[in-house]
Amino acid sequence: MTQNVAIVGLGLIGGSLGLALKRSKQDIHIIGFDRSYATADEAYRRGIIDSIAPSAKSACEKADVIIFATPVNTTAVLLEEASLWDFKDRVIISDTGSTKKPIMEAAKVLTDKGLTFIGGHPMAGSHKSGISAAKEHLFENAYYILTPHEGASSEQINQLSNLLQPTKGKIVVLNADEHDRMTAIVSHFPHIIASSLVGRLADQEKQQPFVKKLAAGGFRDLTRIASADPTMWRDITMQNREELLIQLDGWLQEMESIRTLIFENDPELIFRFFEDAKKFRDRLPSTSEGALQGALYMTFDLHIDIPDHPGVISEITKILADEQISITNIRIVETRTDVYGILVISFQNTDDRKAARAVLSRTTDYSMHIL
Ligand SMILES: NC(=O)C1=CN([C@@H]2O[C@H](COP(=O)(O)OP(=O)(O)OC[C@H]3O[C@@H](n4cnc5c(N)ncnc54)[C@H](O)[C@@H]3O)[C@@H](O)[C@H]2O)C=CC1
Ligand SMILES: O=C(O)C(=O)Cc1ccc(O)cc1
Repeated sequence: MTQNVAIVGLGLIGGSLGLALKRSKQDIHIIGFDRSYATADEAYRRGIIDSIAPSAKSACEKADVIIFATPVNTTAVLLEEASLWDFKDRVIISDTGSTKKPIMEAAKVLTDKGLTFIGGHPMAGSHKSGISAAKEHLFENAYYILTPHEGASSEQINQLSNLLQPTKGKIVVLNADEHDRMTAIVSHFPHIIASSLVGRLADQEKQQPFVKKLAAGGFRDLTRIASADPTMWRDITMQNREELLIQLDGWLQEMESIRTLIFENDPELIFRFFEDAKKFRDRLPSTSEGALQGALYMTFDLHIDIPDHPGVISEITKILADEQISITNIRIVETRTDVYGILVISFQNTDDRKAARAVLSRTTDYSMHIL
């Protein structure tokens, strides 16, 4: 029997979810709604959805499964409005929001009426937003967290998990409190730090106009996420305010002890500060071949040591194109000597990266690394 799935909000996450569900073996009809008609139209033209609904209400009333993929404050408002909608009896309602406690709270208007709400958060994404950035493989190898309302049965949780299988995400069930505490640590607070580092640069650029040009390498890596959508991050910050304040207090204490460390200038203690961080960082689950995506950032990079002569990049891209291996990004990160540089090629998933490594080892002498 055809399962009607409604996706409300067809941006990066709703669009990527639609693309992933399209490869499902189940018989699925995706009804999409976005407040921007141009976005819904693009989703339809790209085959991400099967039909466009005239309103969120109309999409949801026809659906067996509903996924809200709107910014979290909007999702809370829509859930409130949805208390007046006429749902199918056995509907499962979910979302993709980066926060869970306030969403579960907002969903109470529905669960109090006996409807099933299972919060969702695919923990992969990008600093890019909008349907144009949507990718079928976005959630592959990433955690996909579910926070079921206590009234949800294991059968309903399984039904949603089965539907989400084509995302190739790893489904994990957590409670909303745990979810919001952990995402504050690894995602929401780091985001605030990234934006504040950019703010510090912007402030000091007035006195040091050249400094912007020096902001390469580490600074760019550390602050990439500050280019993300401000509406989305405003909503997350407002909704996870309590956990963020706890993180901020801890950080202020940490900064105080770092201040003492620098003031006292003891080489051994300074060394230990960096050494402890390095040891812990190096032990974080890596994105290397086959391993589950442990951190939030989805990159499947292959680092290739290449000689610095014209034509090398086109030689490599040609080899990959001949094998029909798609690349998502290509850059030179560093020139270590004047003879070698490091070319970093990003792929959509581990399989493509594995295939690229295999073909390049057969056809070139360049050494390759996965960090
Ligand atoms: N961007 C990311 O990396 C990740 C985002 N999320 C969460 O997923 C949700 C969606 O995020 P993105 O897709 O990145 O945002 P986005 O900005 O790419 O897409 C949001 C879409 O919702 C639409 N929209 C806004 N208000 C609406 C309304 N009232 N009715 C219907 N459509 C409406 C917008 O037009 C837009 O197309 C957010 O809750 C976010 O916290 C979760 C994981 C990763
Ligand atoms: O840009 C990145 O890599 C991210 O940090 C993506 C991201 C943003 C929000 C989430 O809730 C989950 C993942």
